[in-house]
Amino acid sequence: MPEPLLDVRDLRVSFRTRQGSVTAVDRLSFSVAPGEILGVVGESGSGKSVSMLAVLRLLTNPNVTVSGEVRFRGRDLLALPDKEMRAVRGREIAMVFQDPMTALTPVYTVGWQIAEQIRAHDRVSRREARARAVRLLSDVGIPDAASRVNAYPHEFSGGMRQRAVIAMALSCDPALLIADEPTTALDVTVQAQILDLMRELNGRGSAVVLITHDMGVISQIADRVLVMYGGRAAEEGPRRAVFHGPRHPYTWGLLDSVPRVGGARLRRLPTIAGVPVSPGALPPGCAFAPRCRLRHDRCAELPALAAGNGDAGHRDACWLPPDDRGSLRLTARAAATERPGTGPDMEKEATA
Ligand SMILES: Nc1ncnc2c1ncn2[C@@H]1O[C@H](COP(=O)(O)OP(=O)(O)OP(=O)(O)O)[C@@H](O)[C@H]1O
Repeated sequence: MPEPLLDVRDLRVSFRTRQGSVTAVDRLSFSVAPGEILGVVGESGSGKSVSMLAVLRLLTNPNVTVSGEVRFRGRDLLALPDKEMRAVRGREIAMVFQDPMTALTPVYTVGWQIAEQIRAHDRVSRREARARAVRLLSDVGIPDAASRVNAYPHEFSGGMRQRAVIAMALSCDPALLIADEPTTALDVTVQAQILDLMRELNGRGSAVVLITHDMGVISQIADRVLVMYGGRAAEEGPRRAVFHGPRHPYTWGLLDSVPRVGGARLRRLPTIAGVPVSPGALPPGCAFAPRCRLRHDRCAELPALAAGNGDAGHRDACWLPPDDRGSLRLTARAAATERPGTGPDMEKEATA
């Protein structure tokens, strides 16, 4: 196994709120190998963004507490002086967010902003930086880059702005790119083009952490998958293993609710019953238990993320017997298709 590029151990993020302390990320451990694409998936509120913002030390809210260890190229980022951390961000780790305007300033031209980014980590003349900005804009597919370099962000479409942000990320040749829902705000064709750019960046050697709620995106691009629920890892493993032999009932639900192309007719898709858990109201054991059709007594205890059947690279946090998961999945799917929109809690409420 190569030394991981990023190794996160026991990450915990809590917010002090008026209602008390809320743990948004709990005991989260994962790693990213050099050149790998890790897809992080989970419903809204599962802690995907907060965990990556914590890794980047971008949670500046005074009410937030972050603990654990974040090793990047051997250094613990959580213990790094601010100045060194700023150098890591932008030089070694680049970021792309859902809204490109979080990275672009409306009052400067796109080209100027890319050139400044280049000059922040490379001692080159303004002329050289500008020439590189034009090349980068052209690399990310901006037509007529030599003149578009003088445009302001508002003169770009949403897709073009996201390309410009990716051009900025490319400018520093980052070892790691963290992309948080980079395609969510874009239409489908542009989404595919942005994913291609991510692949291209990855082809140049950058590892990528791609946050999404879309299993379809993960299936196209990720080498490994981290499934998050209630601020914790529910399952983690190579893409093929997770897609072909998913182990956690939450992952089953995510996969079963993805529409498939083909098939003789459209069948009704099962959905995950119930609503996502809120971090302020986590049950004591497995956070998914209230929505799980296969919940049993043991689920009142918190399951650890573990390799159930000896494959150390594929782990899940569930008490169900590892060898029975295939048949249990069929049982859960049949129940969800027969009575979509019902879950254990709702059934109980209905009969109460
Ligand atoms: N400043 C804050 N104060 C209190 N709770 C917060 C704060 N910021 C985030 N949270 C909580 O942390 C939880 C995780 O949020 P996060 O944005 O990481 O989820 P996510 O999985 O990225 O969802 P989405 O796909 O909607 O972005 C949420 O329930 C959110 O309410």
